[in-house]
Amino acid sequence: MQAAIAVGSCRPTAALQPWRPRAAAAASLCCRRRGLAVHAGLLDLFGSGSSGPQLAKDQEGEALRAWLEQRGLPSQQLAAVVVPGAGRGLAASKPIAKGDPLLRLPLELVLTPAAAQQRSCLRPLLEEAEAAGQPLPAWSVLALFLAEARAAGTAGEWWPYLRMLPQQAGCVLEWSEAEVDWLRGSQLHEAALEIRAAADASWQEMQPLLAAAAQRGMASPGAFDRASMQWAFGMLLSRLVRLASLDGGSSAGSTSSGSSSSGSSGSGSTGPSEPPGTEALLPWADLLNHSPSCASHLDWSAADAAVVLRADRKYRAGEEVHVSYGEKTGGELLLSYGFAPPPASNPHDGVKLRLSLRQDDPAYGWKAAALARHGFASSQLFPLRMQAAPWELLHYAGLCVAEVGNAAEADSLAERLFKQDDFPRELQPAALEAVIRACQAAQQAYASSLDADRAELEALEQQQQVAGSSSSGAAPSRRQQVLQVLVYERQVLARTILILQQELRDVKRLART
Ligand SMILES: C[S@@+](CC[C@H](N)C(=O)[O-])C[C@H]1O[C@@H](n2cnc3c(N)ncnc32)[C@H](O)[C@@H]1O
Repeated sequence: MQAAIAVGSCRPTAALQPWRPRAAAAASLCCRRRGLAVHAGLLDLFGSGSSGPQLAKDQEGEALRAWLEQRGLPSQQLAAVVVPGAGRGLAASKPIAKGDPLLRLPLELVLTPAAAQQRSCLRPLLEEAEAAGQPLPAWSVLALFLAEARAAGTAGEWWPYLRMLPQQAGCVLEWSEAEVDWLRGSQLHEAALEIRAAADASWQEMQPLLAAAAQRGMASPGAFDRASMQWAFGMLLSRLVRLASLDGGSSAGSTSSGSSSSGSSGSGSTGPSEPPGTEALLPWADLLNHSPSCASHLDWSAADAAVVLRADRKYRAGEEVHVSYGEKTGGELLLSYGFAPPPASNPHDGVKLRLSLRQDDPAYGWKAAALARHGFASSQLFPLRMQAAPWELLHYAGLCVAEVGNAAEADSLAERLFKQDDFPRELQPAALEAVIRACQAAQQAYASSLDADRAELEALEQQQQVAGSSSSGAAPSRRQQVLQVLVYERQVLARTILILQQELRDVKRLART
């Protein structure tokens, strides 16, 4: 029997994956398009065929393209442009049909951890660490590469790429503690702290290697200091792409991708296995901005021997081309990439709700073991959207509230709930009540009231509109984006409560008949 949840159901979306030292995190790309204002006097680089706003050509981006073309980048249908409110981006330089290949980046231009290690001045030390069974995670190898290449400046081989990278990504690693505190009460606060703690742990973890490098005179002074590494971690968080189809053990290679999975995950589950593939930096391709409505992903194509992107729709010449960084909520995007699309434009937006087994439940151990067999932790986050909740949410709550007398009973109930999709009618009212209570508790956890946050948000939006009319493309402030996310989260919680209360009434009425 289907779960008695009327909000529609969706499979839980992939949880935000903060990276972990010695357990590489995935920071797949994602995006949104801000209002692209027409700038008087901008270059019309695409001729008069485009009916949309004109985007100025980005000279440094075009120089990168030329440099990459000398190294094997096939000629492109895309040009680098300046996108108001989003930094650089890529736009179609001629009309593009749905399904057309948009971009092809050959392996030699893909910065995998193996390629980074190959080029690193620390290579002997990285290899020694590998040989000793203590490899640095992929994240750290790539971060060291970025910091080294940045320190090398114009003399460095990868300078045309490095000079394109922003000083700041806007990700949560760059936020002040007071800004992180704005998230209190939301699950995002926990996620933000995890990401920041992981960066600190990665920094600590590489200290012995950096000390050895200094001792052997392998590193230029300051190249790998805390600020440089923090910048590199921020770049990775906002630019690294997981190429699901590129085998880490292939010729592209993994060094120490740190693929073991330890520590906690953003989903609160007990050590999910690392997703397949290889994390890599993709010069040129990483100029693509995210749109929540875009379905195209960058991935490795063995047939093309390249990273490819196909158009998920047609594009006019001059139109900005987007990619999907993943089906992420506004809050997840804000933490990793420093921007949050307006919720109305992001079908993946929502809030995470935590359900947990009660610690004082006499059946706690049996239930926890039964849940684990179905891939759930004893405390688990579930994604809620305005129109949808995962069906497992109520089934999980069903197991939490059920009275079971032994391990076998817990196992058999879990089997019914999660394998047979059979939700015993007698458990439904209590399960619905448990989820409603969890939503209400989540609402109350926020540091300030919904009304206060909404009022402040409206005031900031008005200010932005005024600023926007004088300088087009003004990006919303961080405070504004945080408030937008926190307000929307509570709206989703409120709607979920409303729907579940209706469902509860229906279930109780049915039980009486
Ligand atoms: C992979 S980079 C994309 C290229 C980037 N715009 C640049 O100038 O280098 C990801 C960063 O682009 C920006 N970005 C991407 N999509 C965006 C969007 N839809 N709206 C605003 N900023 C966006 C964010 O700053 C994000 O951290």
